[in-house]
Amino acid sequence: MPVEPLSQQEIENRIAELPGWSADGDRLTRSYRLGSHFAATAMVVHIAQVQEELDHHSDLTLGYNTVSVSVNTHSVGGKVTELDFQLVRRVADLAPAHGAS
Ligand SMILES: C[C@H](O)[C@H](O)[C@H]1CNC2=NC(N)=NC(=O)C2=N1
Repeated sequence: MPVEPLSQQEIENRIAELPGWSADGDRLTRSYRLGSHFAATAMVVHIAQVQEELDHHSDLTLGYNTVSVSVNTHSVGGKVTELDFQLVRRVADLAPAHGAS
């Protein structure tokens, strides 16, 4: 079944259940702070593994002790879909193990 863009209302309802995440235009975004640059690098690799598993990929920015995640669905012209929320949920679940906040 092809994935459909979510309505603005659906996006707002669902993002409200994900502390720290924002619906920024047609993207779901969050920046994390970590205890070291190496810890941030490890989190990027972990997210990359999940993205391969899901076959859904965010834009990841590795900074100094920071990781920024920004995602939408390319195949529907860069809108937010259920696939983006699935990835965001997985990132939110793995973040505590990396000491990310
Ligand atoms: C062929 C492959 O399944 C597609 O190109 C996937 C890969 N990862 C993707 N990631 C994102 N964010 N959007 C997509 O539409 C997408 N499509």
